[in-house]
Amino acid sequence: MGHLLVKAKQTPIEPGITFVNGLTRGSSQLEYIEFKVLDMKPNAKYREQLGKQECCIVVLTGKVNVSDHDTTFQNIGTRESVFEKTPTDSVYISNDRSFEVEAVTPARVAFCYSISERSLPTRLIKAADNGVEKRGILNNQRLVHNILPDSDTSANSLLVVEVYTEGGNWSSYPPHKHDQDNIPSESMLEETYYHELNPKQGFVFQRVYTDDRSLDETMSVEHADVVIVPRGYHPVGVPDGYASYYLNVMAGPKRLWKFSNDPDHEWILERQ
Ligand SMILES: O=C(O)C[C@@H](O)[C@H](O)C(=O)CO
Repeated sequence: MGHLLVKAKQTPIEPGITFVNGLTRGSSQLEYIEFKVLDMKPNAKYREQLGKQECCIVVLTGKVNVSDHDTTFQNIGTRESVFEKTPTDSVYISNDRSFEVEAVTPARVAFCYSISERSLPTRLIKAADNGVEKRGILNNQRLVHNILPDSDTSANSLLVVEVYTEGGNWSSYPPHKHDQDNIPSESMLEETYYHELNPKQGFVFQRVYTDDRSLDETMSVEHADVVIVPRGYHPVGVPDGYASYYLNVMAGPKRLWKFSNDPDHEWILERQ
C-alpha cells in the first residue's frame, strides 16, 4: 500500500459513532487539509471545538441536526445513499467556533477542514445551492456537485466538490494538476479524495504523478478509502459495472482552482 492511500478503518470512537476514515495534518504530508468521515447512529452526538481550522460538514447520507451553539439547522441531509446522485446539505463553520452534530437517522457525515484564521459566518449550504455540472464526453463523463466552489466566498480556504463517474469512464481526466502558485494559469492546492463505490465491492484506479515522476503511485482504491494528493496529476479510472463517487477537499494558500492539464494527454479534450 502506497503512502497516498488511506484504507477505510471502521473504528468505534464514542457511543453510536464510528470513525470510517480520515487524516490529520500530523498523519499525512498535507499542510492545509484535514478530513474525516463518521458513521452516526440515531441520537448520537458528535461535538468539536475548532481551533485555527474552518470546517465544512457534508451530510453524505442520513439526516442530522447541526448547531454552532448560536444557530441550529435541523433535519438536514437529503439522501440515503450518495448514489441517489442528488445534492446534499452541508454546513460551513468558521475557525475558533464549536459545533455539535446530532444524528436524526443513521447518518454518514464528512468533516472537511482547512487551516483558517479569519472568522466568517456559519452558513447552511443547502442542496439546492449546489451548482450541478455535467462534464466531459465519450468515456470521460462525470457529474459534479459544487458544494463550496471558489466562486462562493463563504470560506477562507476550503473548496469542496462531489463527483460521480459511471463504470467505464474516467474523471479528473485528462490528468490535471494544481501544485504551482502561478495564478492566473495555476493555483497551489492540496487535495483529498474520499471514495465510495456502487456496488461496494468495486474498486477504481487512481494515479498520482508528477512530470518528473519523482512522485508516481497508482492505487487500487476501494469503498471508503481516501487518497491524498499533495501535488501532481491525479486521474481516476472506473471499471465497467461499477459506479464511482468521490468527495474532494482542496485547500492551499489562495482560494482559487486553476489547473494545468498534462500536455501529453490534453488532446483528449479536442475530440468531438
Ligand atoms: O472534473 C472532474 O473530473 C473532477 C475533478 O476536477 C476533481 O474535482 C479534481 O481533481 C479537482 O482538482
